[in-house]
Amino acid sequence: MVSDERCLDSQVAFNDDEDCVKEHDSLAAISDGEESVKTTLAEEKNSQVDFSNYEVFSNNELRNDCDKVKQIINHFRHVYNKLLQVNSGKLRSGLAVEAAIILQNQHKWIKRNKQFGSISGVEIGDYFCWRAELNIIGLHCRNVHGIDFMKMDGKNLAISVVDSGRYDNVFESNNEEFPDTLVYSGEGSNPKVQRKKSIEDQKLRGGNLALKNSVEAKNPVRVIRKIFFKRGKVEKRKYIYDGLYFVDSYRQEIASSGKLVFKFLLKRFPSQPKLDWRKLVRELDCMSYNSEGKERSPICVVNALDDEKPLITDDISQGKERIPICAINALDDEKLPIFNYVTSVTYPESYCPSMINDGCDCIDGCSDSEDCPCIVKNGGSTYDYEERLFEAKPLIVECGPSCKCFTSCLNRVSQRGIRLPLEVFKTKAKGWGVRSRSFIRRGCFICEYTGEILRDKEGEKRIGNDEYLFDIGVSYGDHSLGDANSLGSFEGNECFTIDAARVGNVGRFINHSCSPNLFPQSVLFDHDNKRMPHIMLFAMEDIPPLNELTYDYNYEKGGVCDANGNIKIKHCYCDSSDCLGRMY
Ligand SMILES: C[S@@+](CC[C@H](N)C(=O)[O-])C[C@H]1O[C@@H](n2cnc3c(N)ncnc32)[C@H](O)[C@@H]1O
Repeated sequence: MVSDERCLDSQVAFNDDEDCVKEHDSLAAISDGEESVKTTLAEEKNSQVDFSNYEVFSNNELRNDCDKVKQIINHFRHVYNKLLQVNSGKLRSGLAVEAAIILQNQHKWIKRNKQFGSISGVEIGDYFCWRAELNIIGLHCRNVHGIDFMKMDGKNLAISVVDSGRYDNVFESNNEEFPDTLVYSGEGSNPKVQRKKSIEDQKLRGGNLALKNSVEAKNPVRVIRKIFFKRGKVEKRKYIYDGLYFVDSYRQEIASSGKLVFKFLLKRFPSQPKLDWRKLVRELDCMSYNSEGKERSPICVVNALDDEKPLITDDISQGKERIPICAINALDDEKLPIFNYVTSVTYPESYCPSMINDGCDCIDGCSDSEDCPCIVKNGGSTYDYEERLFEAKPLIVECGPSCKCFTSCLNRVSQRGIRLPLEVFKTKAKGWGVRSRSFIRRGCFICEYTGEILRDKEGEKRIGNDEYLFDIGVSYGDHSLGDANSLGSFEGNECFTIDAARVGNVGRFINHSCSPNLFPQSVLFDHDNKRMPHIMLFAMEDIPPLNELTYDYNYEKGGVCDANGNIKIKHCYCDSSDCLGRMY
């Protein structure tokens, strides 16, 4: 068991819940660097959740190391989310640690011998939400300490360091955007975490000695950086794998505490992919970047398997969405229907939507609602700093291609695409449905309803085959955040329908409920035709992880007819207390 003191004495990294996993089959959750809460494996066995039937790996063979890392991380996230669920969605210090221990008991940690250099399956720019994840996959094997090392020819050499933001470590660069040196403080004697203890000079032992030995050896040292970024008023943190460094030199200096500390100068090996940190911090939410700073699927993809039944596919979008969307079937052997996945609507033949001409030229991220003409069209700001819709409106105009603002501006939330870890799953009575692996806050964007936009007449021809039709321009009930009236009267009489039967996205799987938790919002950004706005789905309320996502299809009872004009009846199985038992 590692003592509290040792925890505080080292380059301790804290994850989002301010917790860390301790070595030797035990764990401690440390809050605020002062108190330690100890949980043992025995206590874990008394956990309220039964994970015994839970099996993350499908029968499919793991394709490669990257898949293996993803699977482990997904499994960890899934267990974490389950723990979150039993805690009613309330984040509690120590949940990530509990999840890591559960995986450890299931022998699901990736077993690797400690090693120098990069870790197979982990790429530069991969990010991790929890310190425990680094441990589970063997990227940094010490649970508490910032410096990990192994013996080589009788000497301990450093193999990885974590910069957790608790020491005065400094990344430096000639080019601010691409830091390539790290001045890393030695372990111990940190007044930031050792408030109650008298501070001493740092000792040349443990991690400090290993880093010193690495000066001569010039061996590769993995560097993991914890970055802090703000979304609105909320501070978030993630661990990013920054690549391989070597220890160039070290010195001792007197710290502000008056005590001697070690400073190790680490230099990044050249010819590794560089990370655009500014961009990463700006845009990091549920994506990561590859070497060129381009978007790519984050390593922390979600392919939840909450039963022993296998994953059907780990990404129904086949890479078209910025975050993979998996499909699972825990009920039977049915496979997903075949359709062509598209991330945006297709317009009727020979129809060319005209662009919005009067875009904005804001340079402040469209944060000044009085100055941005697009925001003025909406009667004021539409989204808050956490990108959540304030209230439903008849129509929202987002900034678009004719605007000069950045694509990261505040008024472009829904066009940026899916950012939540959605999954398609087989429901008991309604075919396929959609849910999210993470907690969704009220007002969050979920996804667009994409498909073929059909003219009225074409839509009518598809009667009898209308499972995936969505009529644009009608009022979708009053289940909204605010005042969602009808979309108003549009010029011309022609109406349009989106058909997601042949082409569509994850939105086509979202079922109806008489007590929905989502609502459709009309949005314009790339053209100005109010009769065919984009249909964007938003959360009407806070939604705990794994709750099915639904919206009100808003059918008129008795208003749907078959090809012969006979009224059709469709039973509703939404199970809500408001349900009339009939969709139409
Ligand atoms: C847009 S699709 C939704 C995805 C669909 N469940 C699937 O498996 O592809 C609409 C169809 O799903 C089914 N559905 C959706 N909500 C339902 C509900 N509350 N009760 C019964 N069936 C529902 C109906 O068959 C409906 O025509």
